[in-house]
Amino acid sequence: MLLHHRLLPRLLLLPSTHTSTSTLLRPSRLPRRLSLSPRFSALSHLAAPETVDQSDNEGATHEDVQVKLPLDRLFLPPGATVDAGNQEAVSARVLKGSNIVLGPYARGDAQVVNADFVKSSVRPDDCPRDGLPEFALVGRSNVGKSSLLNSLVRRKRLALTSKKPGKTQCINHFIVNDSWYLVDLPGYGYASAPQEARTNWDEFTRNYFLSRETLVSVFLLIDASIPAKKIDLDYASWLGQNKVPMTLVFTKCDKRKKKKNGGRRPEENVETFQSLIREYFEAAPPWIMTSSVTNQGRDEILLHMSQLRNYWLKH
Ligand SMILES: Nc1nc2c(ncn2[C@@H]2O[C@H](COP(=O)(O)OP(=O)(O)OP(=O)(O)O)[C@@H](O)[C@H]2O)c(=O)[nH]1
Ligand SMILES: [Mg+2]
Repeated sequence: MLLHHRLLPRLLLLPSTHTSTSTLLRPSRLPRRLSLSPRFSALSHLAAPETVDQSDNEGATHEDVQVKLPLDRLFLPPGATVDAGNQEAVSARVLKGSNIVLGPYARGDAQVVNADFVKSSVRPDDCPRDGLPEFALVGRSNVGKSSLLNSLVRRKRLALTSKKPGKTQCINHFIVNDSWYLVDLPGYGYASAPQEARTNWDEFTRNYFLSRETLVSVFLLIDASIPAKKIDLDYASWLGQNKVPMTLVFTKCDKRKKKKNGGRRPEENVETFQSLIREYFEAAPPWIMTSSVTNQGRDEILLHMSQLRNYWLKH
């Protein structure tokens, strides 16, 4: 089927010359080179080897956002420009706890005024057909997809959450401000199933990614309280191979009990995941750190979604 994804990330698989331990996590079914989107490759000249200190951001209060990001690791949304000579201006436009630059398509429509459950579907054909743009939340079971959705719309139980993995089992559409959808998906990697069964992601979810023309971007959730998992890298690679636009959302950034997460802080896990994922992408996919407990990242995700949506609607 011909795809109409309009926000393809710049993707390029690097030659597999790396010999670090990270190659243990290298997904096995990757093509040598993924196609470039003309729109995004047009922005590639903006990358420059300077650094950005996010702690300069207006309103940046969280200690964990004080990371230095080279400009070539920033996600530049369509229409955004970066003046490498003006670090302060760039810094002010990087969303807190992320690599996402705020661009001209962010237009003050990021607030959630109302949100409602619409329907559950088990086949892409059953999903709403009104042509409104949508964002899908996907990730391992229990990573916090439903919790993030509730945090974004400021409702405690709009999407049902559970300590027990496997709570969400269908494609659930929630309409926001009567104009766009958040989609809560079932988790992958659940159960004590053997490795092969775990990487065989639910057929209907994959069909949904490949056939849903109104899907603006997938938000792939990664648990930042535990070390990087191969299944998450595989999933990101699968989305990349299939040219499905994605944003990496690191969840549970409030969890810092060292014993439980193997002694590593969320920031360290996030950094490791990013360095692993960079081996497969020419340009860093957009990423953001969040917590549904403290609502860290909530407003930033909504701004990011707003600029993606506005661009999608105009093209
Ligand atoms: N500390 C902390 N716990 C979280 C966070 N987000 C989710 N949780 C907890 O993680 C558990 C799973 O959350 P869900 O939102 O149901 O996860 P899910 O990804 O929708 O799970 P499935 O639908 O089963 O795939 C719940 O006990 C949540 O309270 C977070 O940001 N911080
Ligand atoms: Mg769920």
